[in-house]
Amino acid sequence: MENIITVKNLIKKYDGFELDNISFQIPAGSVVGLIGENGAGKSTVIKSVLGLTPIERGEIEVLGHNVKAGEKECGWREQIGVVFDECNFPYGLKVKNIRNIMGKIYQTWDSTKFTDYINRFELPPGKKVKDLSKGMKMKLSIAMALSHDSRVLILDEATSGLDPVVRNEILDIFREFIEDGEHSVLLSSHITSDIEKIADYIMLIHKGQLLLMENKDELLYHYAIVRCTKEQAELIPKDIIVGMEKNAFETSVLIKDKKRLKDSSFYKEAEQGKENGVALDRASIEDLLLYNKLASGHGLYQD
Ligand SMILES: Nc1ncnc2c1ncn2[C@@H]1O[C@H](COP(=O)(O)OP(=O)(O)OP(=O)(O)O)[C@@H](O)[C@H]1O
Repeated sequence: MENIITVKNLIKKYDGFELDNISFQIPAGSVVGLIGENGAGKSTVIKSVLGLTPIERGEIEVLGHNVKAGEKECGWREQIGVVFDECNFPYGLKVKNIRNIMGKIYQTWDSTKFTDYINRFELPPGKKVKDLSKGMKMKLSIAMALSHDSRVLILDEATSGLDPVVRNEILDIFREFIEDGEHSVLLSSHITSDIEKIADYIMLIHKGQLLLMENKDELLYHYAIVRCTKEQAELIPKDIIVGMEKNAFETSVLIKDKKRLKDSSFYKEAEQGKENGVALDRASIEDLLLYNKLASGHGLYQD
């Protein structure tokens, strides 16, 4: 499978922060959901991929182009639709005028497609950008990103201002976008239910480190939450524990290998009734975030 984006050994430093030797690939025909708590480094990864910030070390290839920050050649960017969490259009511009301006900027600009999205998103053509609501501005940016024949869409927190109905519609548009196996989407979001719904791969960043880049279905198949007592939690094989939360009544443990748990003598004894009250629940993408955070707090980090 062709990779649309390849990142090798990326190191990017700010004062007090470092993207720590990150490597990943985004295959054609996939949606990658980028998650991580505030300040984890998601936007820094995206800016590095787009060549918008200089990096200390590493190789970045987008659609076969070797990305260098500050380079003059920027034709490759035509094939990327980018949406950040703020709208960068001149505020005095009317929605309908954007159609003509973009035609001068992008060789591949498709006015008809743009008009279709404007209608589909119910954006008022005669309104100025400054008079649009936050959600409308986001919809406008997304319409624009989808209207210049891009092969990859990169969205940084772009859907957060949208209501659930519109978000759902936009997620459907993203799936249509990648359907032919030639296009990809990289989507960073704190709305983990959206990521769970749409992503083929989950990329989890924590304090500048890439903790996970895995197929979502496999991840959700292998991961689980064990609910048990704190004594029972001690019997779970240590190397499958991702994170743990204890309270007075119960201990919850996120594990990354359901099969190993089920093969363990502890779980077999629980199933035979020799141990009490062990429940196995489905893990969600939100659990991955929360328990990795707990793991970091308790020094329980797994590789
Ligand atoms: N231009 C900059 N100058 C200095 N530090 C920066 C700059 N941009 C980002 N940082 C720092 O890099 C770290 C990662 O920030 P980044 O914006 O990539 O995180 P994020 O995961 O996108 O967070 P959020 O979810 O809050 O948007 C933070 O500590 C931030 O303060």
